[in-house]
Amino acid sequence: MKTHLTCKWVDSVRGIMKALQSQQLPDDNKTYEKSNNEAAISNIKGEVEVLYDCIKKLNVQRRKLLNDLFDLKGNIRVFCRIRPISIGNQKSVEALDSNEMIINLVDNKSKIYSFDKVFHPSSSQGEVFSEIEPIIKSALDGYNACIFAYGQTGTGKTFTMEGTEEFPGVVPRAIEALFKHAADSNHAFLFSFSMLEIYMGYLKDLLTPHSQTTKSIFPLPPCLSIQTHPNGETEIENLVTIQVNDLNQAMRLYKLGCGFRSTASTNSNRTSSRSHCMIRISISSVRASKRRRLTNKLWMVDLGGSERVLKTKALGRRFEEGKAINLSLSSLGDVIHALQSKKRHIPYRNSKLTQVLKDSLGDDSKTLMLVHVSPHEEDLCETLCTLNFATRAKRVQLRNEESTEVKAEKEVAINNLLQKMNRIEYNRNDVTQEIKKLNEKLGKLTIISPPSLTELVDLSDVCIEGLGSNMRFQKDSVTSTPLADFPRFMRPTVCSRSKSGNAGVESQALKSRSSLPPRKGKGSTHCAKSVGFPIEGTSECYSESSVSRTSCLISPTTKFSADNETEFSEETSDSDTKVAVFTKQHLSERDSIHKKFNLRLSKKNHANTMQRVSTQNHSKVDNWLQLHKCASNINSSTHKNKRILAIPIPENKARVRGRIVADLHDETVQGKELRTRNTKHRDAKSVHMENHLSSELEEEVHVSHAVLKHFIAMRSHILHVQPAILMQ
Ligand SMILES: Nc1ncnc2c1ncn2[C@@H]1O[C@H](COP(=O)(O)OP(=O)(O)OP(=O)(O)O)[C@@H](O)[C@H]1O
Repeated sequence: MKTHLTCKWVDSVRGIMKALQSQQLPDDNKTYEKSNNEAAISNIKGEVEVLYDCIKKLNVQRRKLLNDLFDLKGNIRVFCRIRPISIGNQKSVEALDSNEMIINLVDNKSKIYSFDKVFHPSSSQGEVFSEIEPIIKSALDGYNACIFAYGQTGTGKTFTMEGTEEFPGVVPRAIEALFKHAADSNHAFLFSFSMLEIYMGYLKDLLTPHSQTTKSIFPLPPCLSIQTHPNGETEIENLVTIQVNDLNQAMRLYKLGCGFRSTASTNSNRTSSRSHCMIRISISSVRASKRRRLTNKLWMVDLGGSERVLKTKALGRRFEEGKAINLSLSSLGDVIHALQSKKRHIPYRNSKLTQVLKDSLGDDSKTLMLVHVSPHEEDLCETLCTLNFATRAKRVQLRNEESTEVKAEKEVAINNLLQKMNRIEYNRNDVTQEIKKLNEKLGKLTIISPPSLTELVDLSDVCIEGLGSNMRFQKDSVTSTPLADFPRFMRPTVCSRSKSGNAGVESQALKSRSSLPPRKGKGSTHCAKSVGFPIEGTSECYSESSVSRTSCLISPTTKFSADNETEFSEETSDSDTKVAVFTKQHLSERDSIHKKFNLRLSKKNHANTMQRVSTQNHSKVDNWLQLHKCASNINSSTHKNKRILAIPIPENKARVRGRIVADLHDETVQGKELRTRNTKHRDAKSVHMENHLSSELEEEVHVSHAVLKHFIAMRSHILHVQPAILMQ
């Protein structure tokens, strides 16, 4: 708007209007016509205003009814989806009707379970979503909401949440619904998208690149840490949050995130999710006087599959992953059970999963658990375990535990509410259509009397103000946690900040490494840091060193076979130090890429970089995705699970260092590129410079050797070369 509403534009539009007016109306009729139009316009404007008021009232009523409905049905709702069975298999579970399912036990015994909704094996993705949609509307009303997919591995959780191209799941449909309802609403909404996974108790941002594809232009993403804001809201420090303006943008980010998920093949599922995948949509409303909150969250979580180790026969990494998933699922069950039983203590702190969701699981939030079961007879034990979980999550009781009268009364009340809501929705649609028609009329009338310049300027102000407030929202919801806002005792310690990569450059890489002692005896810890430091003796070269340490549930002695590989970043090694040294040229190349995509990389703080990126309001999604594309296109020297070692080469001193680099990186593309580049630039001027700087070169060699020693000492196998060869 700002770009278009220039004085020149306004003048040209006015010119056109004037020309049209003089063509259409004879001079003596002009004044009469004009005053007539003005009266009609103000009439229509008045009508539109009344209709908007009407919509507002209807919205308030709808919101209240929806809330009453949730109160009646319960803020924690449990649905059950039975996955299709392969032909010829015995069924142990069957849907009786839309609320009940029967499970056939041994000796011809059976049990009937009631749920808020039961989806039989042939239920479509659309049918499932239509039951979930009210929760999406609640999220737009300002309530925090969580949708979980729970169940035994291979029962279709990912199918329900993610779906396929042909049968899109809950997440794409929910995003679509959010944008659709937001467009229908008379409020302006802002949506921000984040995606993370919890893998063996470790939080991983799914929108920042995987180290395997990171190559040289992305710094290692900083650790995510869970913080509690003084207002009680949970924040995940360093999590990338990107504003999305339409379905397409959100879907592109979602697909990007899905590509980074940790998956592996197991006995039960060829593409088993080995983590909890969490999608967060933050919703802000610009003028949200009637909303529950100014900014709220909608979480959609594809939980890792519960599994019985005896059945899956998992070993090594798979076993540990299963154990971590089961532990956190059990913590989630405890939390939901405690909430349901109105216990005073809610054990949120027992797992990362419940810590992250702390402010979105509770009385003031809407929770939906989609329990998945397999009808296969051989899965009977797991199905019973799943049903036990559901029973704890909500009083999903055996039939007859709730008296028939109570049930019938509830049903009547629910139906009444649903009918009222439908009526309101119907009226709302009518009013919206009416407004649309009036606006069209208004459009036609105003074309004859063009707005004055001052009116236009006012309009542009409104737009800019809106944009300004958007940005303010963006800042509120996106930028890093302002630590000054926290009472001192709540601020992270220097140590924890340094673990999350925010400590800056005060410490050198080695120091940093030594400041991360192995945490023996602790369950699952993971930390990483990325620091930049000048290389001794040179002023223009910087090294970026990332120190990551995992001491997860895996014992260091555990041996993993090749088929044990989970598609996960290399940070899962027990302890790893990664160093990349950049040339000035290399850095400037990288910087130019960052500049190109609006990324301002600060050596001091990588964490802030991510957030600064996310606060850029314009085409951030494009920038972000483009950067990813770029990252994967750059053919760097990274080996799988290894990081680049590119020795810095100042312009004029390239040759000597280049030789060292070449020796080190014989196989690497970067090495090759450097050599090619150096040969090309070996003109008379550079030869002269070489002679002139021979003494400095010696010094450089010395420095390079120092650097090499440093690397060798840390991890000689980074380059797949024996330390002795490196020393040579
Ligand atoms: N309702 C369904 N209709 C069609 N196919 C389904 C359905 N449910 C599951 N499947 C298929 O079953 C297979 C396993 O499903 P999926 O990967 O979603 O299971 P999961 O519960 O997410 O497993 P895990 O916990 O191991 O990740 C997939 O090939 C999926 O397409």
